[in-house]
Amino acid sequence: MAEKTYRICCLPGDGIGPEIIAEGKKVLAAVGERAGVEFAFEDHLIGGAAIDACADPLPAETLDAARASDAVLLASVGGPKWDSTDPAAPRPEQGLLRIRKELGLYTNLRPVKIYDALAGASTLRPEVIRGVDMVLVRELTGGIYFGSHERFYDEGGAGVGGAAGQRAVDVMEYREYEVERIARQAFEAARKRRGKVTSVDKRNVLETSRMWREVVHRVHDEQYPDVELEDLLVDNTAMQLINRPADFDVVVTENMFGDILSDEAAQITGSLGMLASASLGDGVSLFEPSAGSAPDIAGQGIANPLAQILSAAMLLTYALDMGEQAAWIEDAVARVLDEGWRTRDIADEGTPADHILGTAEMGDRVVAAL
Ligand SMILES: NC(=O)c1ccc[n+]([C@@H]2O[C@H](COP(=O)([O-])OP(=O)(O)OC[C@H]3O[C@@H](n4cnc5c(N)ncnc54)[C@H](O)[C@@H]3O)[C@@H](O)[C@H]2O)c1
Ligand SMILES: CC(C)[C@H](C(=O)O)[C@@H](O)C(=O)O
Ligand SMILES: [Mg+2]
Repeated sequence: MAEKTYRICCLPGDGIGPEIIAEGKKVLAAVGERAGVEFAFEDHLIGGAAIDACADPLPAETLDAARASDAVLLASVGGPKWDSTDPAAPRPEQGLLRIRKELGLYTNLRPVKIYDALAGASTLRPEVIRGVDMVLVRELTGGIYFGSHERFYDEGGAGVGGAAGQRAVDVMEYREYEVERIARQAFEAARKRRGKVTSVDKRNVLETSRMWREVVHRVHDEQYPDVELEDLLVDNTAMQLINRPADFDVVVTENMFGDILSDEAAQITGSLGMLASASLGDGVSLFEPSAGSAPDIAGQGIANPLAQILSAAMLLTYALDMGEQAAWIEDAVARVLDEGWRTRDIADEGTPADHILGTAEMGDRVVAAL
């Protein structure tokens, strides 16, 4: 008999989502069995699947279930089927943005760590990526993602100042408290790690960035003077991430910069399919791979489930205070990779064909290595 039951709200979404989330559940179920706890999984609709079922990318029933759960495990949303040119048509990604906002998930942690066994899978030279161990702290509920997005059709002429045509506006806005709280998350994370924060902005151009830098420094000087703080402009950061990736410890940045830099950082590890994430606020939290629905490989059973499995490990750590059991998963993943097992995205020329696994086989290997 399990001592305790945890309600896990599962949101498979679209594309490879259902394939990879099955492996996350499989691994959690095995951990639960060994730890003497039960995970009660409930599947709910989000993204394109929810648009198809009820014309809403985040049905109220899904949001209610998420709020009533102990944690949310999400896979991915989106795909060409729902790419419409009609601005009024619902989009799968709106479901993801809304659930982040509704649950107040302002902190997104994306850990980028090199597995020794995967040194050959990166497109960077092994001596450049040796020792890479950083966490991106991405602000997740503010900035340009949540400002107004509008399209206008101007008739032109003197009255409206120029030629006829379309005009599109996306507003980037930050409030001081939003910067303060994400800065605190970054400094707290650094204190538990190597004690260094890199704050990324574009203060040579953007007013939001000038405020960002000022607030980050105030929080640092008043509350975290023991943490080392460096500032970098975002374009320079994009370059430094592949030039000296091992120098970074905690990287904190606003929503859109964090989105872009995290895909770049993931590739240091060899594949976007390795990058897990935790989206945290003051209530129920959500765990999701950083990658998308990978429409190019969906339905083939070849997607890498490790980011989903490692997101399930983050769920144990951050939502259920089961850090010890999370380490079982992380160690099992390292062991499977050390044994030479690969999905296609992390295989290299040296990988024997019989060591290239499908999605479900990789999940089985992780379970066997627990
Ligand atoms: N969290 C999310 O739900 C999320 C994140 C990013 C993108 N998206 C959506 O996904 C859709 C596709 O976007 P995209 O193609 O630009 O980005 P993507 O992240 O889906 O894919 C980018 C590339 O990485 C590969 N890849 C991603 N995950 C992989 C995995 N687990 N295993 C092996 N290879 C993997 C894909 O095959 C593709 O070549 C879009 O609709 C986008 O909005 C959703
Ligand atoms: C799908 C999209 C809205 C999402 C984002 O931009 O936040 C994704 O790219 C991510 O990185 O989680
Ligand atoms: Mg992204």
